[in-house]
Amino acid sequence: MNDFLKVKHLNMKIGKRKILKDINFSCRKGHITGLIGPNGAGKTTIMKCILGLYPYHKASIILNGTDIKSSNILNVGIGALIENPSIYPFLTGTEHLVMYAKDKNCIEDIVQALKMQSFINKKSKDYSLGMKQKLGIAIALLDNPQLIILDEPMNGLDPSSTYLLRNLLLKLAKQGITILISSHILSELEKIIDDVVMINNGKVILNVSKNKLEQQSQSTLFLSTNHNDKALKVLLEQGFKAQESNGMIKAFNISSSNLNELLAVIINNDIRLLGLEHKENGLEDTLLKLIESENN
Ligand SMILES: Nc1ncnc2c1ncn2[C@@H]1O[C@H](COP(=O)(O)OP(=O)(O)OP(=O)(O)O)[C@@H](O)[C@H]1O
Repeated sequence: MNDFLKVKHLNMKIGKRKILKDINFSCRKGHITGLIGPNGAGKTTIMKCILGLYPYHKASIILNGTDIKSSNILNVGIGALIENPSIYPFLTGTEHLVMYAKDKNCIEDIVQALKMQSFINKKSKDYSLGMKQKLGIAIALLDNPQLIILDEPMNGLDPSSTYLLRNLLLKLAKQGITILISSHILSELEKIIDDVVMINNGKVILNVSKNKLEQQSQSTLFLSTNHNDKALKVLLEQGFKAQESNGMIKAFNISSSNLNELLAVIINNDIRLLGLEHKENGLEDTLLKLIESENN
């Protein structure tokens, strides 16, 4: 597997408090990794350590095969937006981009891609939250970075800008750019990420591809049969979690591995299936359950 970024044994203390506890994860080249977790979990701190904004000592942060140290971070082609973008109120958007860009030729494409033409030449003191956020994202995309780190980039973006950003990130990933992104909007993140790294209380509790997570995710099955009482009885006898609900049988925690088994129980007991509805739990549900179970 072609890992573009590897974080190994990252520990970090602020004062006496351990903020990060042996963080290990990788980001595949040309893939989008979602860094997720509850408030205060340590996501921003991880991003700041990768960027050399917080010191780390024994950890290895390996970018494209080379261990980067905080000191040479500026030379390794990372674009980032962490927390609120640093914006100077009396400069226009264009002046910011010119100031930050080494290669001025890339500016126009980025402005167009993020549809910033209508405000890019106005002073940023007059920008809305979403306009400032777009400018911050634009700054992160300057100079064709090979790794893009975005901390809550959807903050303040309206639905059409969110859509624009989503498609832009997917396009960049297709071009081979590696992206690490955090967001609390899991339903939005779900649409773009390939891999999930979940942080809770300064530790990695999950590092898996989205496909694998989807396979593991459980769902609820609604069954309508010619003999609901009998169906419920045999399902419960066979250890399924089920209950009667509005004239249907509601079976919980159904995954690809036990779905066939459930159907076999119904059929082998001479019960006729009249209707079947499968309600998938989305990534959001699966992850929320995971955090809940970690915290209990
Ligand atoms: N400069 C600091 N001084 C003291 N504590 C800090 C500092 N920066 C972060 N922390 C603490 O480190 C922990 C992790 O914070 P971090 O900002 O990385 O979390 P997060 O996962 O990004 O949260 P959120 O989703 O709310 O942005 C928190 O408990 C926070 O209080």
